[in-house]
Amino acid sequence: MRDTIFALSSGAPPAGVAIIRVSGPQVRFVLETIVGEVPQPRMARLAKLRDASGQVLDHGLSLFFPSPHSFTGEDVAELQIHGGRASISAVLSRLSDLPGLRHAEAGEFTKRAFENGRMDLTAVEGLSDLIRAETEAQRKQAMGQAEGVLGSLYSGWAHKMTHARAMVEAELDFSDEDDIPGAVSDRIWPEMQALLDEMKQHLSRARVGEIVRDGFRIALIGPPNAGKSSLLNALAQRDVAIVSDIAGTTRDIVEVRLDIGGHLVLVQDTAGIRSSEDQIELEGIRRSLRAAEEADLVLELRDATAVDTAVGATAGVSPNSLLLLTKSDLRQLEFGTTASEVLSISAKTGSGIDFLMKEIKNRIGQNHPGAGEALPTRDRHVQYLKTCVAEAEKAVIGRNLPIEVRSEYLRNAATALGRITGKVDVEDLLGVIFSEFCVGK
Ligand SMILES: Nc1nc2c(ncn2[C@@H]2O[C@H](COP(=O)(O)OP(=O)(O)OP(=O)(O)O)[C@@H](O)[C@H]2O)c(=O)[nH]1
Ligand SMILES: [K+]
Ligand SMILES: [Mg+2]
Repeated sequence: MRDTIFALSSGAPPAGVAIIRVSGPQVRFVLETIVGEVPQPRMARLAKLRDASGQVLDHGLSLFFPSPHSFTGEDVAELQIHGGRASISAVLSRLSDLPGLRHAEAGEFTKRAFENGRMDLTAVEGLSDLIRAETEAQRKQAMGQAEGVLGSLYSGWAHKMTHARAMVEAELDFSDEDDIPGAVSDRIWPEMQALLDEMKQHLSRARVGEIVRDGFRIALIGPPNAGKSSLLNALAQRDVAIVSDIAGTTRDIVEVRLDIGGHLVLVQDTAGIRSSEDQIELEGIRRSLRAAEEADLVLELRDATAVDTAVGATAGVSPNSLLLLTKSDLRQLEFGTTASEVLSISAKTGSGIDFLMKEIKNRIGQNHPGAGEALPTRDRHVQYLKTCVAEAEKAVIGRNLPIEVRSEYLRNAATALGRITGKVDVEDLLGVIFSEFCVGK
């Protein structure tokens, strides 16, 4: 018989209420033994929890969710008790003394839900993201994924491809009979072409889903003393990084997580870029350049008091970057007509910071999912989607290939999708995904 598992599912004690969850074949026995009865399914019931000698451990509520209509798909009990450390540990140790019961591992409840077909892998990942969500955009995306929008999109696609294979293979079997030849193919392949286009479009938007989940990255880059750390502090509205008039103050990357308009934004302050002999500073500069490469938006800062003209300062600015002329309180430069993406700011007076924020919001907005748009959120999804698209493409364009071969390509494409949802063998992945969870989920 399978172990019955239990854990504290609510947050760290002390708290007003603690919820202990129990799942597995011994749940009815647990309720009878500790609470004295199995409550009506899904109805909260006042309960006295007792130890082995019949002494009352705590008063609370007990709930019973019979299999299969529970989070894990097994019999589940929830004990709502007082959220003090001693109350919780008394009840947990009472549970661990019962035969067949053991403490759950991290993510084990969710793992059982997956194994019992209650949720697919994308939903599991969505739930993990939801527990960690910090911003509105993250919450919405994670919620959709936890509810299965991504999983059903991928299952739907896999189903279409399997259906197409069945159709063309059936046509092959009956091709000797004098049906209208090619009728099925004439319909199926254009359908597969349309599906391929849809999948490509979806894949092209992957970065957007990842940005919502992992945050929009902004790197502050520029020569020493350009005012990068001062700007970071102004954006964060607190004293995060050390500011001084000594060139080379910042050596390592200083990162702050901001909620800008409901989006997670990671702003990275970096070491000033200049030629240096100092090994530590050189490593700092290498890190700055890497941060710039990986950023969704690079803010290139130039000290307005140290450049000749605004236009001269734009040299080497890339499309995903904005040029900021700093210390505008000391010197206001005239912008040349060619310098389109130049903003003038002062961290000291705050002038231009609002405008910069607006521009940042614009850039994030260009990387925002459409209403109801379900997007891949992890590298794992993207890798399998690429395989899927490549295989589906071979099937669609391979007009002169034997039907069996084209059908095999479609099968590979559907298999790649099955790996995302967990419908196809993903044993090696499971450990990684479930270990992201806290105990009790
Ligand atoms: N007047 C004025 N001074 C500023 C402004 N922003 C920064 N400074 C000054 O410029 C100097 C350098 O600022 P930092 O923010 O340390 O510059 P940084 O780019 O982080 O420098 P490194 O970390 O050394 O690369 C400090 O003395 C700041 O007080 C500004 O908007 N106006
Ligand atoms: K400095
Ligand atoms: Mg600095």
